[in-house]
Amino acid sequence: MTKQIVKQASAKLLLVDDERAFCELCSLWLEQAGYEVVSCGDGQQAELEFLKAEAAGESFDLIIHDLALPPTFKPEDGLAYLKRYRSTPVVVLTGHDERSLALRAIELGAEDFIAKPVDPDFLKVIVQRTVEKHRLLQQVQTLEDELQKRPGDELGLVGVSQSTQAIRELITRIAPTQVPVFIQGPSGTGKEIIANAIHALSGRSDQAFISVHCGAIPAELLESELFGYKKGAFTGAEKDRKGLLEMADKGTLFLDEIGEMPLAMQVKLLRVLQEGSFYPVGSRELVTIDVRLVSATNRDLPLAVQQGEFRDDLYYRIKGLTVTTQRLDERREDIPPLLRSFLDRYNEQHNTQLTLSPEVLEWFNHTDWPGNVRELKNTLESAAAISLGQQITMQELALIRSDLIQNDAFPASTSSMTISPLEVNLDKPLEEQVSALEIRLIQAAMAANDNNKTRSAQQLGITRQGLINKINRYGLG
Ligand SMILES: Nc1ncnc2c1ncn2[C@@H]1O[C@H](COP(=O)(O)OP(=O)(O)OP(=O)(O)O)[C@@H](O)[C@H]1O
Repeated sequence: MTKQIVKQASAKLLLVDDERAFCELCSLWLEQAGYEVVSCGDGQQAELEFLKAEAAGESFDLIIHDLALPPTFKPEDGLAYLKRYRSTPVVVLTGHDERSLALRAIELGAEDFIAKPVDPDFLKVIVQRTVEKHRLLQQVQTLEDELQKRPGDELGLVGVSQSTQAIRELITRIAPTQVPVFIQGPSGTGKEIIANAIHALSGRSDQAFISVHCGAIPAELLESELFGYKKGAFTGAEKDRKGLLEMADKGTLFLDEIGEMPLAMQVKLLRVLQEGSFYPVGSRELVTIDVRLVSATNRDLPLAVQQGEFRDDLYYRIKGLTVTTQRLDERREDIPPLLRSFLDRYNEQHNTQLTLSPEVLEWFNHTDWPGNVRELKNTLESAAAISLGQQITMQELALIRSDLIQNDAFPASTSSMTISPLEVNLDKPLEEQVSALEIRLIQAAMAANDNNKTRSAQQLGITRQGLINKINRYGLG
């Protein structure tokens, strides 16, 4: 059965060859098959065309690239061009006796090769097959991205660990209800983000979200801050002032660090929560409020209750539904996507295009983070702020982390990178541990192969596309 060449009216090709007559002939053949062809005679011009198209949002579907190009006509120089085209597929043109050159090009990421002199039918088949394959891969990638998108992703809670995914799921379920939510977990693990997300996904999202840092307000001011006051209630009360509780009416009241609330204040808060009303300081007018309560603490509140430092009746009132966040060390697979997300945000805000060197990525993955995500984020942002080049390297980290110099904790070069022994943890689900190991193996392979995906994939025994899918899924790109 003969295979018909399907017209690909919308596919746009970039043809790079210094022989003008050859370009004209190939363009003619390809245009007859329905392709749009832009041709140019050297690598620099080709790169310019490529960037111009990208800037206009009309990127090429395929690049057909000769390797012996002016000014040097050295195939090694032609090979160097290949990596500039990122994810656009490239088919290289080679001479008949240049098999090893063709293989080298494929190792460097080229999709295929065509030997000169070019047969028009062969050219059309290769072009059609590569364009179709690339489009299919793009569709698969889009579908995978869609599948991986979960409700709550847009709420800023980044992470792929089972624990983060479970929290996202829980948030989307409890947000629309009126149940009080109690968030417990170590400092810097995203409790405030979770509180914000619950408000944003609730029916109260167009009303106020009032956040009260119970530990930050001095005990003697907490009452007037929460309940508000009447003019003349105490020295300095020069006019009536609404309290935070009243400001949160119809919206969400977030009591952060509730474990730090003084006992006397706990009694008063409990009364408000039970009755839904209170008197501002010095006032006889009852104020009625309707608030959704979300509270958070990094203390062990049941223990504080046992020790008489926190009222049990208030604890049971605020407890409602409990969300527990984990230390970052217990969910290390969240580190790469968190880094990606913070770096993207940093680049966007500062109009930069910083990347992380493989050693830096490895270091972030293996360092202890007692301050959890907050510490990780601050470290990354500080390193980014002082970096002089396009890449954050161990040099920047050594400037902001004195422990690195003392402990000689970072590898001298990528080649010295090793994978530390696998810790077997029977308390964690298999899937989570397999993901963590996969991430480490991918990072080690990429570091050992100068970030070359083809060679890394070969070393790992998977296809290049399989590797790209995993890199995207884990946010390692
Ligand atoms: N899963 C996450 N995704 C994105 N950013 C996060 C995540 N977890 C924490 N962060 C970031 O880390 C920093 C600390 O987060 P947050 O203030 O929510 O922590 P917390 O648990 O409320 O800390 P504390 O108990 O000290 O108040 C913030 O900048 C926040 O944006």
